[in-house]
Amino acid sequence: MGSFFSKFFKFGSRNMAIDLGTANTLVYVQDGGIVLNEPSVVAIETINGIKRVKAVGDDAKMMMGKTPDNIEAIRPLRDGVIADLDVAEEMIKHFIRKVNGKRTSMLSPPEIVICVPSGATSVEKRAIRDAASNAGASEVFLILEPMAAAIGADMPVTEPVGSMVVDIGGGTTEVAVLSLRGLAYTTSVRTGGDKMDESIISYVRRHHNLLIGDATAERIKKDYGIAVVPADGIGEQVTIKGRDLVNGVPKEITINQAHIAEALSEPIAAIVEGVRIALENTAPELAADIVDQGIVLTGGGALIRGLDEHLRDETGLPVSVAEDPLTCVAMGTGRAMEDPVYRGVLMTA
Ligand SMILES: Nc1ncnc2c1ncn2[C@@H]1O[C@H](COP(=O)(O)OP(=O)(O)OP(=O)(O)O)[C@@H](O)[C@H]1O
Repeated sequence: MGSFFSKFFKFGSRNMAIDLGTANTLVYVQDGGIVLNEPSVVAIETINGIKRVKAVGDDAKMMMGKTPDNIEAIRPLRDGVIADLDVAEEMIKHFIRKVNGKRTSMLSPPEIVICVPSGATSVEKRAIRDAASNAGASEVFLILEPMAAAIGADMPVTEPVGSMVVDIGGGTTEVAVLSLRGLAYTTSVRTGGDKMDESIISYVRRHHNLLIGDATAERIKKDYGIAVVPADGIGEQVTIKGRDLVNGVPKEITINQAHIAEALSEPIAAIVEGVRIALENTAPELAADIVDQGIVLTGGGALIRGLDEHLRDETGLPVSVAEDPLTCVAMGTGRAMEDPVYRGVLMTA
């Protein structure tokens, strides 16, 4: 096939919606749903001073913390915004190519809808737009992340009814009150899954002189993470392996879920505080709606055990976890792209 066909027989490529997350990137294609879900990680190899992409996504995440000196595993997004634009662009390009497969050179460029944190500055929004354009989009639309999360969680965002979404991602927690296709109030807390991992790392260092890596901390959080001390005061036992800080040798310790609740207490308190501030700043009519509608939790952090109950106790409001919290933003971004009912929520700048 080659260049003749690619030049004269361009097929329309399917438009894409991208949830460019701090922790994971998901791609939703028009009429096809979510077709890619990989960690937002790029491994860069340096040979004779020249840098090149060695691996992206799943392959790159497996290398994190285990790379030789000349390979660096980078997360191009930090705190929900692009920290390394060039690497982010390479990552988006790679994922678009992966979705289009071998047909990439024969396809006309897609339109891309990409979500941005509600707290992103205009410079950050432009950086995200540019990364998507340079990665091959014909046109780029933006959608605010809490709006996408709420659409993905089937919340009544187009109606004159106030509802609250709390999207707990890797880098940020976005708290928003939505009504009539708009964000009536929004606040972004720079606390999410990453801070929870850091808290577990510092807890075991402080209490057990044990150094553990990010991947180990994340695994402990996913398998045993809990928002409040378990009813029996102990919960499950957790075995953790790492390096002893005193004598430098590998070591194994055992803690329990109550200790993990203690380790996570600070980031969880920051999330509760963000919700409290949002509630205090919500107009009375919308606040009255939230009493009926309740609060919906989305994002990977919503999967911490007991977080919904803890928020219910702290706010006195009904709190529920979305059906599939990890895919809500991608699903909502995709629906906003496909369904004209949501067109008003897309932005061009
Ligand atoms: N079962 C689980 N329990 C606790 N945390 C989890 C679980 N599964 C995933 N996570 C955490 O959720 C976070 C990723 O969530 P998500 O994919 O919603 O974030 P993101 O969209 O990439 O980040 P951001 O919204 O900040 O850009 C990670 O910190 C991950 O460790």
